[in-house]
Amino acid sequence: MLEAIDLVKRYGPVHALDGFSLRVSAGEIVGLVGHNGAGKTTFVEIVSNLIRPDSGTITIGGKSPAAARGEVGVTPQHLGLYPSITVREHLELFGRLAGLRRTALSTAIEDLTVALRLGEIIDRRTGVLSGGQQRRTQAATALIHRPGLLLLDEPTAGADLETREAMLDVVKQRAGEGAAIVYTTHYLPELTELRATIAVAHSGRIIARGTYDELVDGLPGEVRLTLDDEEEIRVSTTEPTATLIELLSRTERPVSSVDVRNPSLDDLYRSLAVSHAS
Ligand SMILES: Nc1ncnc2c1ncn2[C@@H]1O[C@H](COP(=O)(O)OP(=O)(O)OP(=O)(O)O)[C@@H](O)[C@H]1O
Repeated sequence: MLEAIDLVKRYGPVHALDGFSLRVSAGEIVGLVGHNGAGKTTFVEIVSNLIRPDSGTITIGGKSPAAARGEVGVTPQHLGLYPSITVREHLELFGRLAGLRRTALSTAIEDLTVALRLGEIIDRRTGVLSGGQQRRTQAATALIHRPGLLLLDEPTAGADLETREAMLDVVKQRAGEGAAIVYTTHYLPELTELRATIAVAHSGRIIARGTYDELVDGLPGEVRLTLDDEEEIRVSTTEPTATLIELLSRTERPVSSVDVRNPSLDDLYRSLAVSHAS
């Protein structure tokens, strides 16, 4: 569905993209992750036809981003809503712009009202909504016309639990219906919940691509023991349960708390930085 090959985008001396390649198939959710400044938003902007690459090729269902605009839904990182009109008016506006009319438009609004839990706020002006409610409204404007490609740029940033759950449910549902989805996040558990494959961006290119198991399983997490005198013991390990049992059996002093941390995105970035340095 989406095929980007060797994209380059420079801003003066900054290489925002430097040979960025990524393929996303219909029905696939790709978690696009990477440190701040890795090039994720620049890529989203190129796919959504807001900016052009200096070189490289990009196609969406075989078309250019300009020709495929109606088939793409985008939630930008920074919210862009009209504060003086209601949630329903937003959905009507974006639905009409995408070509939906009458029954098709009202059915799409009803479906999203349920899926994104908009019932209580549907007739309120967006300027008075909470941050999480505005995020759900923004997502609804991207989803209203059932696009074949969804670009979700940190759609749950700052969201509460209800918003996060609603968003993840609707993303899974749309992927199940065949949409190709690019989901940028700094939060790994969301990607495991979405059963997304992972693409790691670094310095304007994708440096690793695979399933969670291929990329993250096997990386060390951390076991932490706090003793009653508040001394802390931290051990990096790929076998947290066995390590925890061993530490507890060897410690003669009282233990006030234990903590087991699974591998994080930072652990993944660190291991990739090591493999790319060598
Ligand atoms: N319009 C612009 N003018 C100048 N530099 C830019 C512009 N847009 C992006 N950049 C630079 O390009 C690089 C990539 O930025 P981008 O926003 O794509 O990163 P990102 O991976 O989305 O980061 P974040 O996780 O912080 O959102 C950064 O160094 C950024 O400062």
